[in-house]
Amino acid sequence: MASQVLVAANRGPLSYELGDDGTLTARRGGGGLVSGLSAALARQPEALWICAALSDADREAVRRGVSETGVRMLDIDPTTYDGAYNGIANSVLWFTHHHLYDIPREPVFDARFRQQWDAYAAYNHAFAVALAEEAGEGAAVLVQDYHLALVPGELRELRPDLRISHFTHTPWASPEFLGMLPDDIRAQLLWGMLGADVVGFHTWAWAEAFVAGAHIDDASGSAGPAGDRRRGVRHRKAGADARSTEVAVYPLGVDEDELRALAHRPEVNDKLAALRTEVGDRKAIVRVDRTELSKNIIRGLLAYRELLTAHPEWRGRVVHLASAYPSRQDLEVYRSYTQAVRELAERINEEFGTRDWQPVLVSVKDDFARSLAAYRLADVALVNPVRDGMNLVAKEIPVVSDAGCALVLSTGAGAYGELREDALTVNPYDVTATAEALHAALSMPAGERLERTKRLAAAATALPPTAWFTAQLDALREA
Ligand SMILES: O=P(O)(O)OC[C@H]1O[C@@H](O)[C@H](O)[C@@H](O)[C@@H]1O
Repeated sequence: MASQVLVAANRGPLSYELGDDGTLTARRGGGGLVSGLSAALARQPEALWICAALSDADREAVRRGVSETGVRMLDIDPTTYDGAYNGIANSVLWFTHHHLYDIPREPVFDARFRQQWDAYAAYNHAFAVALAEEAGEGAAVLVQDYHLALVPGELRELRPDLRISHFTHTPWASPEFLGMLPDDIRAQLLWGMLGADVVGFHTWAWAEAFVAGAHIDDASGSAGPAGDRRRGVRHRKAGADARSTEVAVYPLGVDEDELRALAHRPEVNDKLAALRTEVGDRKAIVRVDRTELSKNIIRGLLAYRELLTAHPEWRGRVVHLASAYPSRQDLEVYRSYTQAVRELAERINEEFGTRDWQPVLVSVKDDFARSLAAYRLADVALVNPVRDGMNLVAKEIPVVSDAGCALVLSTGAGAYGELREDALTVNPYDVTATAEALHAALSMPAGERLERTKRLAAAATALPPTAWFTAQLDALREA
């Protein structure tokens, strides 16, 4: 049956596991994008989510015709998928949008890159074709993230009747970084996105970067007042009529009731009791990230080391709980970053640790229950990405904190726009300023900490996933 609401994202709401006896079991997929969208789509029972088969078990499920209602997985051949996901999405677009290049050596756009780009185009094409097949007349199609930047343009050609949006969960590159991409590739990327009726971002900083970048390729941004929720970009592609695309901002927030319920499950209570035993009566500085270069974990650890050096009164009185769970380990740059995080934590422990005090406790497992327990316990949360689409950890911690938590937040997080007044804000590259902010956060009087936490929680819950999704659907229907 044709669908009226469709979502397209690389990751789906579930993935499969293949048992030794050959049976396939569906498991809920991971990650912030998936949790936000799953919560929102639970209220849209008719919606269809199109995603890629990510593993051999997923591909096996597609081949056997095993599927769940509301989900269609695309079996993309592994070489094409690798070029699109590891090659272009994670090694080129992720690095461009997060400004992560090591400029003397990277980026290098050579023949291998061109092959990967072809794979990326083929992967986007598979999504566009599947969406065109599944969408009912005039349906709303909500395409997610940098993996699928070419889909809106291609889908519009296939099905001009559809209403199409694209939402970017990452930052958008500044025109300087976008300008590093080869001209023809940059044009394909922008024209792909401009095929949408509405292009959405978490914060105006990224939306403005998009509008500024769109000028490069003959599309002009007609900017409204800065506080506007939406702006238009008018554009004309050679041989086509002029169209306009709305650029809009939807800052994803947290569902308070759901998160609190999750954070008070017996499993989390048990983990909290165990953490309390480990931390004792010391203060806890908590961070939770994927081991991802943009999260800036190394400079966070350096700041903690500087705190212990510049303010020795904290030695033995504070513990840094860092959950840094592995991510994208197929890529060497991620493996070596994970290793560097472990090594620096060990060095800090060797340098400052005593018989009864381990300064840093690193957990490299993806253990959401433990992260929630750490959220509840935290006296200080450290969220210092160099550049981050939103960063939901900065929003989740104030919502579940048991006794109030001071937030050290970098200007690079999308959440900075909404949380800056009650956070202690830092330049993510400034290790000394981060160390001083940690000191100020640890020293904050309990009453002030609690008041700030309440205001942070109110800002964090302003646009929970369901409202976030519905607002986009409404905008699309009006567009
Ligand atoms: O590569 P993965 O593990 O699927 O992660 C992708 C997701 O990673 C998240 O951190 C980003 O916020 C999303 O924008 C992105 O889609």
